[in-house]
Amino acid sequence: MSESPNPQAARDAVVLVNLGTPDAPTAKAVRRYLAEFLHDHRVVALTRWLWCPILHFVILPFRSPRVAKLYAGVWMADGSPLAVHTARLADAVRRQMPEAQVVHAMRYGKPSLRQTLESLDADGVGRVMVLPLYPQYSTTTTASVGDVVDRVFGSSGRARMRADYHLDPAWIEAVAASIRAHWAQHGRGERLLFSFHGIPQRLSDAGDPYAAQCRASCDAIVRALELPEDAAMLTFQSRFGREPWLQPYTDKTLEALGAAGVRDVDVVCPGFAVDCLETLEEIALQNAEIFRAHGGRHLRYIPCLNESPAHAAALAALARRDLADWA
Ligand SMILES: C=CC1=C(C)c2cc3[nH]c(cc4nc(cc5[nH]c(cc1n2)c(C)c5CCC(=O)O)C(CCC(=O)O)=C4C)c(C)c3C=C
Ligand SMILES: [Fe+2]
Ligand SMILES: [Fe+2]
Repeated sequence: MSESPNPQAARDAVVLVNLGTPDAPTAKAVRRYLAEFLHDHRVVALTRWLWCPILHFVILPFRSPRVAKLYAGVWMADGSPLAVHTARLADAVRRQMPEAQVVHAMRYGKPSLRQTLESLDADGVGRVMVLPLYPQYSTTTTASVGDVVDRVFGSSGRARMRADYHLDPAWIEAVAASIRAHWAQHGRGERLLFSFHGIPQRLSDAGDPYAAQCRASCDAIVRALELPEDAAMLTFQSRFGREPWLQPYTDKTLEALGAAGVRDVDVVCPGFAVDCLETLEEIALQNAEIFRAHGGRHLRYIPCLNESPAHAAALAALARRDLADWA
């Protein structure tokens, strides 16, 4: 006979964590967001006496108004695309996991990860499974989420975090299916570009596994699509600052493709769980313009998985498996 569930047992929680985003497309809100983000040692490891003057007197005053205008160009009726899609994704996962309390939180901005974990703790939650919405592990993103989990739960053993899901078969198939569906609806370009957010090359050289995991994800999606090897290219976008970041760069690659006579290119961004400034503005607007300026015709951006049923199912299956393994 199967055991009946203990009605006194506290329900487990699944916490979906994304990077975070400003509350409004204004210089003030962007400044507040960037200040929190760029003070994180995981993101910028420079010694504070060097970094704080640069951040407070150069980056925050000049970057915030400029970036606020970019956010304004992609802002949705309900808020920043990253916030809207992350909340909808959490709703979709919740519908697939009635046995757990599914919530979402942001590493920077709101809803604050730290406050979310503290209130779960105060409410006497059971186990807390943290699922960063970063398919590929990086010290700059995933490890920073881990820092907050450690700060709140320490070594109590009540919380765990998944490190990555860059080769999860259901996630790979969901991305491949979204590419097939896009081709069926909009036609297929001459090249498929996989554009991932970059990190400084220095971090990769020091052992950050991010670049290798991006390559592995890309290869697995190409295999699932049964594409010849030369049909797809892997590039890195969103570089920040002056030091070299992971290469090849997305914008330089698109310039070269346009100049080489490639007319139509499809771009997919499987490092981003949901659409955000870096996909909707940087890729679908800025890089499309760069491609056209160098002779290209159409850059067709393939949206992120967002709140699609296949995405929610893949994440719910991961969380359920992690909780089962924990038992
Ligand atoms: C300063 C260095 C940065 C590192 C390292 C970095 C890594 C990194 N970021 C993402 C995902 C996202 N980044 C986003 C925006 C964004 N990223 C940086 C800087 C670094 N990112 C900045 C300054 C910004 C803000 C915008 C800007 O000022 O240019 C976003 C989008 C947020 C949104 O509101 O839409 C995402 C998502 C990953 C995955 C990553 C390392 C692997
Ligand atoms: Fe500072
Ligand atoms: Fe970033």
